[in-house]
Amino acid sequence: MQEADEKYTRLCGASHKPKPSRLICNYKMDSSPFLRLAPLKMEMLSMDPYVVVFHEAIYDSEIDELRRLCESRLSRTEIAKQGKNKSIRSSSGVWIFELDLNRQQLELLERIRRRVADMSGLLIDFNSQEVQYMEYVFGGHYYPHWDFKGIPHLEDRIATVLFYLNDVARGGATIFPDLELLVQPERGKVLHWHNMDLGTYDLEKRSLHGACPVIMGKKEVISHWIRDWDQMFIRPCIA
Ligand SMILES: O=C(O)CCC(=O)C(=O)O
Ligand SMILES: [Fe+2]
Repeated sequence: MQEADEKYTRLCGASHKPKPSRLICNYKMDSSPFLRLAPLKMEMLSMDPYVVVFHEAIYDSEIDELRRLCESRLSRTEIAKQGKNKSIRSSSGVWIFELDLNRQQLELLERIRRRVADMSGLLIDFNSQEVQYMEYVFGGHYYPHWDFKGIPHLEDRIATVLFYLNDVARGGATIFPDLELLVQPERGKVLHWHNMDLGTYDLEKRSLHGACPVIMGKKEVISHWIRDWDQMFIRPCIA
């Protein structure tokens, strides 16, 4: 973990320039009939492990609605301690499905659920999705961690879909220390990656990731975690 800490500091440092991906940019239109009419702009950042970015994947009106819903209900997200009292995470957040949602808000979340399914090609049950709105202000950060928690019975987070709701003036990038990847937040951009090795259904160690401290402005995101359980009927048999 110490090595990851050093990489975190280096990647988040002002001198780090992300490498051009040299992979592909294309229109994703294969995972649902709807995408044939409205393809998503996809940029591949890493094939193995799978990390991609979608551009302009959430509308301004949807962002405004989500903000209205969550902004006044934020509370400080749990801060775990690491080593010498160093906080792993400093941000505020709210679990969206713990809120009282009206019909219009449920429809918006259903629309987002469908888009997450289209982007990931994975199955998502409306009732089992975990969706958290988070806000980081000056100094807000999240040290490198895995979203996969080692929970038995197929309950784990197979993949993550992170929506960036605003541009951040300085800092706040999401980084993957083992992949030397840095993704800058941008309003409407969505970052998606796999937390599990889809061959062994175990932790994909290189999915370790974190959020650099916000230096200027604030950062608003929505994390959407996809459960292994929901893939039961599409996952290949393990011999
Ligand atoms: O805010 C970010 O860039 C990363 C968030 C994250 O890793 C998480 O919510 O699990
Ligand atoms: Fe995470």
